[in-house]
Amino acid sequence: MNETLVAIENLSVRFDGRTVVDRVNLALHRGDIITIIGPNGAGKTTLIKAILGIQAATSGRIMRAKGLVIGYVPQHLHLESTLPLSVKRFMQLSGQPLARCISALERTGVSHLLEASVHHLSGGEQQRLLLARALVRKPDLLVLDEPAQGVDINGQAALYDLIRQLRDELNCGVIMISHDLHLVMAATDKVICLNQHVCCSGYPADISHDPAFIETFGRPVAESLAVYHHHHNHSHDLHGNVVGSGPSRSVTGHDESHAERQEGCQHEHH
Ligand SMILES: Nc1ncnc2c1ncn2[C@@H]1O[C@H](COP(=O)(O)OP(=O)(O)OP(=O)(O)O)[C@@H](O)[C@H]1O
Repeated sequence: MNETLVAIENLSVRFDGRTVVDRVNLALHRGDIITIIGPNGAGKTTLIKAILGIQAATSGRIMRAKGLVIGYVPQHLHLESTLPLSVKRFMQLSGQPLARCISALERTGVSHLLEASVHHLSGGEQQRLLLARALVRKPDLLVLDEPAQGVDINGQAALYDLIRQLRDELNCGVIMISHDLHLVMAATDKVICLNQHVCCSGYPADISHDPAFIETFGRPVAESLAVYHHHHNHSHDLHGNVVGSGPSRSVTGHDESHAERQEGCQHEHH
């Protein structure tokens, strides 16, 4: 099995007594591409901030490989709009040599914008710039919060393709959040459906027929995705609360060495 980059055990995060991440277990290995999906407010960003170490856990543990270099693409680029800032300067703020910055920009297809102002980039250009900045330190782990937002439909597929290529070139792990379910299903190794707790997880073709997935995203979405089903032991109301339970879910019969199965959902919910 590939090196474990991040291991999470029973991680919970609460804000003002409200649990937004509920006893999540997860292991991420070098070479993995894991995508977190789930409705708005499900705790996805909070979970990846905890992985990054910028959000404290209320309980549970996160272990990171020694010397782990993480490249992060945030959901939004927050910049002071009155501050003039070129793409070149923005990249150099990483502290890396210019040649390395340029090669990262070349790799994400935006080196022609070196002298452009970051304030005038299109949505897609901005995402590629953020990806270049995340790459410049040659990360062991890429953490991407909705990398394809603001990117047109053709560009989205190209961006996910690029992420896969980068995973191969850098031999890194990738964990990302996405709402682009069709692309996720096509471009991801493993999907985690989060709704505070892990509702279901597994290979894309597996989870789209999981009742918990259908509960979360609706049958039309699920039916337009891949083929498979396994059992799940509860359903959710509109707020994500558990409203019913049945027999324990069975996990899929795939190679456990490649996908760590989350038994989740066999615990209490909030
Ligand atoms: N620092 C904070 N203090 C208090 N509440 C917070 C904080 N950060 C996030 N939350 C709350 O935690 C919940 C989960 O937020 P989070 O951003 O993790 O959700 P998400 O799944 O990424 O949502 P989206 O898909 O809308 O981006 C939300 O209700 C949010 O308001």
